[in-house]
Amino acid sequence: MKSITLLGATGSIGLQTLDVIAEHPDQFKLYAIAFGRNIKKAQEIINKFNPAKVVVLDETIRQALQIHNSYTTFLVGKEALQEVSADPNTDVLVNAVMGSVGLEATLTAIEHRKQIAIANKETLVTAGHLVMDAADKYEVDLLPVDSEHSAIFQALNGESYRDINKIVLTASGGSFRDKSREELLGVTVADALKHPNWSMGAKITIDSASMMNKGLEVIEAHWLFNMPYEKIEVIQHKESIIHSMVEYADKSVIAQLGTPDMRVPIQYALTYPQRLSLSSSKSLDLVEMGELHFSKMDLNRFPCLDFAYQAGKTGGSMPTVLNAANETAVDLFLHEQITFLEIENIIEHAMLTHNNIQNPNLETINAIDLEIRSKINESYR
Ligand SMILES: NC(=O)C1=CN([C@@H]2O[C@H](COP(=O)(O)OP(=O)(O)OC[C@H]3O[C@@H](n4cnc5c(N)ncnc54)[C@H](OP(=O)(O)O)[C@@H]3O)[C@@H](O)[C@H]2O)C=CC1
Ligand SMILES: CC(=O)[C@@H](O)[C@H](O)COP(=O)(O)O
Ligand SMILES: [Mn+2]
Repeated sequence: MKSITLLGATGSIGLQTLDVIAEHPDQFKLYAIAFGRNIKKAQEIINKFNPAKVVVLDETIRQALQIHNSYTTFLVGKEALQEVSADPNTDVLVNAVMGSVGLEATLTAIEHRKQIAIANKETLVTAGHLVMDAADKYEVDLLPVDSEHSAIFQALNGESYRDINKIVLTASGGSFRDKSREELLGVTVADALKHPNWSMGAKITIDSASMMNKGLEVIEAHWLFNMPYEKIEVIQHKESIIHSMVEYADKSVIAQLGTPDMRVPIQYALTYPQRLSLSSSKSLDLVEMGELHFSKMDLNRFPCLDFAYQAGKTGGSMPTVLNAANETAVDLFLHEQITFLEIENIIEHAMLTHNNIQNPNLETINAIDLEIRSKINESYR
């Protein structure tokens, strides 16, 4: 029986993780949760799963929750994310919060040698070198939840990294894949939130539309699989059936396929190296699908992908700038304070005006993250 601490329990990945836990009550027990502001959903989760620990952002949220048992303990504030991650009763940390706020929890879980299922890609983008150094030092595996990275992880099983020609990440193209850049001028938040294949949280759905999601995933793949950027390719695949693939030295390509269902990679990260049944997930029927489509990525159409390659290759503090600028710009767009195309302008400007710092430590990363967010918010809010 694995005891699970779930950060971001009320979100898209969080709720699907709870589906997996509920399907296998003999394998998993929900030990602790953390969430943000969705009190209604959190209350439902607490009523159903009775976690021993609940992390809340502040006292107001704690008071709004009704607990009818004597053993649930509340922890308050950002530091509590680290406290539950280090808790001796946590076997597995599922990090499914949105944004770089998840960084310290990941680092703490590594230092306490927890099994880590990582959905929170911003952690690896903003401080991949710190996370991977810590994972090496404490000999901890980071088990990817992101569908593409889970696919690569499965395709790499047991092979030597030396024998790999390249990793190929697939991109659906997002909600605006059939629009020209001119047609992007008038798009709305509601339009951007209509992803063709996946039902996900708002921020990642906007990232998919701008292609920044794939950019973040390129950096995530670089760190998780120790792969140079030159060996990471992105192609468009509009059905999201091939979740990603690896080409080996002999040109053999191993891909992982399946219907778009995040419960599959979530469960694999929880059960690795075993597999369990997942009755709620649908079988892939390729005959019914008939066709799969692929095309080349156009970096002029999707400049955010180009920005991410540039930030990744530059290294140092540039990926932190990319991530902080993107998180802030997407939030402004979601609040209808900027247009969709301004997301790109804000990121490009933040990168062009940044004096890069090599090998930044955690303090420097946090300071740069804060500075970038403040500057953008001062200009646009
Ligand atoms: N959704 C998906 O299919 C996929 C997501 N990912 C990655 O997984 C992560 C989560 O994505 P997704 O589930 O879509 O996002 P959601 O926006 O749906 O959920 C985010 C979760 O984080 C919580 N949260 C936000 N801020 C804090 C905070 N300061 N402290 C504690 N909890 C907080 C939210 O709480 P609340 O809602 O209560 O405010 C919510 O539970 C992201 O990094 C994303 O890129 C990767 C692959 C696929
Ligand atoms: C489900 C998942 O892993 C998302 O990151 C997904 O990849 C988004 O789709 P696109 O970024 O390919 O549109
Ligand atoms: Mn993905």
